[in-house]
Amino acid sequence: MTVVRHDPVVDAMSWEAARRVAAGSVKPLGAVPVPAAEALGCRLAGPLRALVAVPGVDVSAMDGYAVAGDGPWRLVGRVLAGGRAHPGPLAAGEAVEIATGAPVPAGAVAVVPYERAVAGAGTVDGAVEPGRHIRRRGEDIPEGAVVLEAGAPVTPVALGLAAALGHDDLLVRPRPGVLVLITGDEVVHKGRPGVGRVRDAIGPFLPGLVEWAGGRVTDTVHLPDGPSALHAALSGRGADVVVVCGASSKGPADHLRGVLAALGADVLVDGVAVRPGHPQALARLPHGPLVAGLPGNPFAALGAALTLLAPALRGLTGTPETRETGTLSGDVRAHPRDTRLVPVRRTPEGAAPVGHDRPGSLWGAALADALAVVPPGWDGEPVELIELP
Ligand SMILES: Nc1nc2c(c(=O)[nH]1)N[C@H]1C(S)=C(S)[C@@H](COP(=O)(O)OP(=O)(O)OC[C@H]3O[C@@H](n4cnc5c(N)ncnc54)[C@H](O)[C@@H]3O)O[C@H]1N2
Ligand code: MOO
Repeated sequence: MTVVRHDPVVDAMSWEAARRVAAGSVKPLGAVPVPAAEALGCRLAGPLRALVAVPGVDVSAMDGYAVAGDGPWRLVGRVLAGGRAHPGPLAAGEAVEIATGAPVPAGAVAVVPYERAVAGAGTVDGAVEPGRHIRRRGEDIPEGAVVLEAGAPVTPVALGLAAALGHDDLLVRPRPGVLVLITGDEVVHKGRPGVGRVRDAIGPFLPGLVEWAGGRVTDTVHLPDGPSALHAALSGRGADVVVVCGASSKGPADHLRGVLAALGADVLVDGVAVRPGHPQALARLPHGPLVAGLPGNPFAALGAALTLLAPALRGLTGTPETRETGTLSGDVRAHPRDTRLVPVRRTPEGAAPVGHDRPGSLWGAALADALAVVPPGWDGEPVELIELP
């Protein structure tokens, strides 16, 4: 009898293909209105329109005097931003003292700033330039204008703009909810790890990475080794993506593949030809969530998170992928069969490897600002650089 075994090292999908599969494995989540402050970092699901004109009425652009006709003018009042508007129009020869942003009375032809006015007792004089220093209604942004298109990122500045235009809620693609499952009886979460123990180094970087990629970690749960806890956790509902850290390889405590099979998951990626990180996996559970299996070695987990998790999160938020390429400076050796992910710092002379890139350590990645994607057989041409969060 011939036993055919799947070997993720030998049968691994190319890194490029795995990333494509991850990005294509999802559709953008449906649009939801959320309070504007919660929309930060999301993508707009529809165009952002001006609900009001900016400015809403003709207002003064300077502190000074709104004047009608030529000077000298008789002072007939004072208008402040937020105060009462001047009752009625100004007649020729009249002026009101006015603050920046205050509504300009009808009949005013210009605002004369304090610096250009000569004030007397109940009068003011100066040269008038018709139209000067009056911001007309809708001059900055006309009412109804589309100021940002669907798909635009909600940046801090976009929040300010939306507020100025009268929005309290924004229609966005919500942040996909990500449940993180840390496996491994040897893994601890506090203090110095004792003999036979290792500090969880993946749980701490995932919330920031997930947020950077457009998602939100809803919970991080430590599971004991063994299939039943993993089976129960993966059967739960509520998350768009479940990340399983560790348990991806072939050891006696590595149950991810067995549990995925028992749950009837559709395995989309089962091993990737990349170093580090080849035992990574991507699957879809029958009840909907995507499962990203990250290797337990922390740098391998980081590489896998950028290969499978980040593209899937971008797909769920409808975020287009941006690609950067650059030349590598320094000594980098390609692998004959696998893509290598090499921590680099971008410099004017090229992306320089920072070293310290063992799969079990995040030292190199913490020194780096990008991972260089070095394809198998690479011979010096520019490479893709994946920015690190
Ligand atoms: N026979 C084989 N053995 C291994 C293979 C293989 O292909 N065949 N691949 C190796 C590679 S490469 C990797 S990477 C690891 C992946 O292992 P797992 O995903 O199953 O993870 P564990 O075995 O649980 O842990 C591996 C390593 O990482 C440490 N670890 C686990 N979780 C964490 C965490 N949250 N923070 C920090 N460190 C963690 C764990 O203690 C182990 O030292 O498999 C190889 N073996
Ligand atoms: O590829 Mo493992 O993922 O090197 O350490």
